[in-house]
Amino acid sequence: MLTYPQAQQILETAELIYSERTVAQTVHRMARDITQQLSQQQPLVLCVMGGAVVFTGHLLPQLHFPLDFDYLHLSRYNKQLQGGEIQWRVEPGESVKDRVVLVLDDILDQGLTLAAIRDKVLKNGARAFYSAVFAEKETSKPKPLQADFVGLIVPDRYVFGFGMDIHGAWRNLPAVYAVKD
Ligand SMILES: O=P(O)(O)OC[C@H]1O[C@H](OP(=O)(O)OP(=O)(O)O)[C@H](O)[C@@H]1O
Ligand code: HPA
Repeated sequence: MLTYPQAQQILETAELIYSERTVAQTVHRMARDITQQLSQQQPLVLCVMGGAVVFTGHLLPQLHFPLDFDYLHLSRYNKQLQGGEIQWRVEPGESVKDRVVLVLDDILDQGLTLAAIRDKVLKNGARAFYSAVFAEKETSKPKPLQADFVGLIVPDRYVFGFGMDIHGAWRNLPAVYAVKD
């Protein structure tokens, strides 16, 4: 865990890349697009814990149609800045069978996490798989999948805020920051 001064120093030296206002506008636009595409499908919406919790909390009250809600839990970064093996804590269960599933995540970086989720959801019998990511990182390497709904494009730097952590800290920030190069 970061100490209080370490967490403060990270924020003080970081660069604000998207303001709270832009974040709110982005979630609003995504809610509109998701509504257009899925409002007749009664989707099962799955929040990917823990990064997607803030995005989910802002998005769900803007989806004015019938849906069901549940969560998944897995981790690939484990509070580090580089990803490793995927560790599942809560896998998608039988509830996805025959459902249109919409997975919500905070960030699509290399795409390994979302690809692993898609594979499990489809293997467990979902009728259709959709994904919405609040942020997508511009990576040089091609990703194994594209999200159906994308919020903000972020540079190929470590970013945090609005659910995204840095060494476990600062998920609670209302805006998006990038670590200085
Ligand atoms: O596209 P990828 O390179 O696979 O990375 C994206 C994933 O990494 C983060 O999760 P993390 O493993 O940090 O767990 P967290 O949700 O608890 O932060 C983030 O929430 C995404 O789920
Ligand atoms: O840049 C990032 N920030 C926070 N969490 C992440 N998970 C993958 N990439 C990132």
